[in-house]
Amino acid sequence: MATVLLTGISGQDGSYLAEQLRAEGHRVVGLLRAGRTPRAARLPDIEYTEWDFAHVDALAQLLRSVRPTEFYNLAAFSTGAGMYDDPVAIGELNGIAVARMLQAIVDADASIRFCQASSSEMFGDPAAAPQDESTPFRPRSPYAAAKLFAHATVQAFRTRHDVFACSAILYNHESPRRGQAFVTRKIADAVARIRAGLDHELRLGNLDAQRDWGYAPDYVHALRLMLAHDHADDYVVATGQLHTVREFCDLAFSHVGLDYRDWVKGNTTDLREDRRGPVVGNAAKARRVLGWQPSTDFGAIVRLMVDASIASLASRDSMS
Ligand SMILES: C[C@H]1O[C@H](OP(=O)(O)OP(=O)(O)OC[C@H]2O[C@@H](n3cnc4c(=O)[nH]c(N)nc43)[C@H](O)[C@@H]2O)[C@@H](O)[C@@H](O)C1=O
Repeated sequence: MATVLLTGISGQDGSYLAEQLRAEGHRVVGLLRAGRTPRAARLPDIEYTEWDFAHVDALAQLLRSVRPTEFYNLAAFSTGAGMYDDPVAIGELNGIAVARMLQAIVDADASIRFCQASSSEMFGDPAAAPQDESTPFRPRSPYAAAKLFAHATVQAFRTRHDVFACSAILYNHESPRRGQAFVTRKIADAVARIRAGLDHELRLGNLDAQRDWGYAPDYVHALRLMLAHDHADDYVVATGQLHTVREFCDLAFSHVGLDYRDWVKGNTTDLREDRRGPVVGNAAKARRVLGWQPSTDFGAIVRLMVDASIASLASRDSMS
């Protein structure tokens, strides 16, 4: 049994990772920002501990007492539309805090393996498509700049301090646990409500925006393979397939026998500046070196998200 420490345990990725680890009998410790309480726990047998993210010494002390062998940093400040909001907090939590985590590992126990959830947002308006581990980064938002600081700091600690530190360049990854601000969950929930007669339209921004959408549990599995490998390295985790928001709508509505054109309306408040080259990943290295492969394709993700939204609406109705 290993002891695994993770941040972001209340989020989509953290909850899947915790579940996978617990299913294998590992001890899971969720690291929370001091003063935060965990959202409704999905698993009863997870321990929680607090860290004031401003102090390296406190985290080093915590590492000495918890004694993890692996440490995943999945916490990130992002609200969907919020990659430009509050640049100072974004820089602090998504960037500087990662340097503190790595320094604490060096101070407490340099054998702890570390995995950072990086983001395809670091490519910004990409220099090439598809992107791989050698594509230059051109961050366009405070969110992307902070993620790039963390990514480069992981590489620096790997070379300078010989820490087993990895970084996963994650493209969009979805599931029924995706936050409601993100477009896939927003569409799935709307389909469920429209089908039930509770809503009569769905207002969206740019329907022609494209994303490389994968399945969150597959991406969490890639993180685990990275820490289980002999060598620490960075990997693009992506499907290599681009789809538009319009295609997502089309599949989601047709899954329940509706035509999205009857229900989806424009919404200028969610119309984000999205004029850039295709952000689509080449995960050949993860496939070749880690043996990683996605289990669930785009169509299946859309269907399972719509089914989950329908089931969740039905269970809320039966409780009220
Ligand atoms: C890799 C990256 O992935 C995620 O960020 P995101 O791609 O911004 O995610 P999203 O689901 O908010 O937007 C996807 C696309 O959909 C368009 N879109 C149209 N209409 C609406 C709309 O109504 N709402 C939203 N939210 N988006 C809309 C929107 O303009 C964009 O082009 C985060 O995990 C982030 O942390 C991260 O690292």
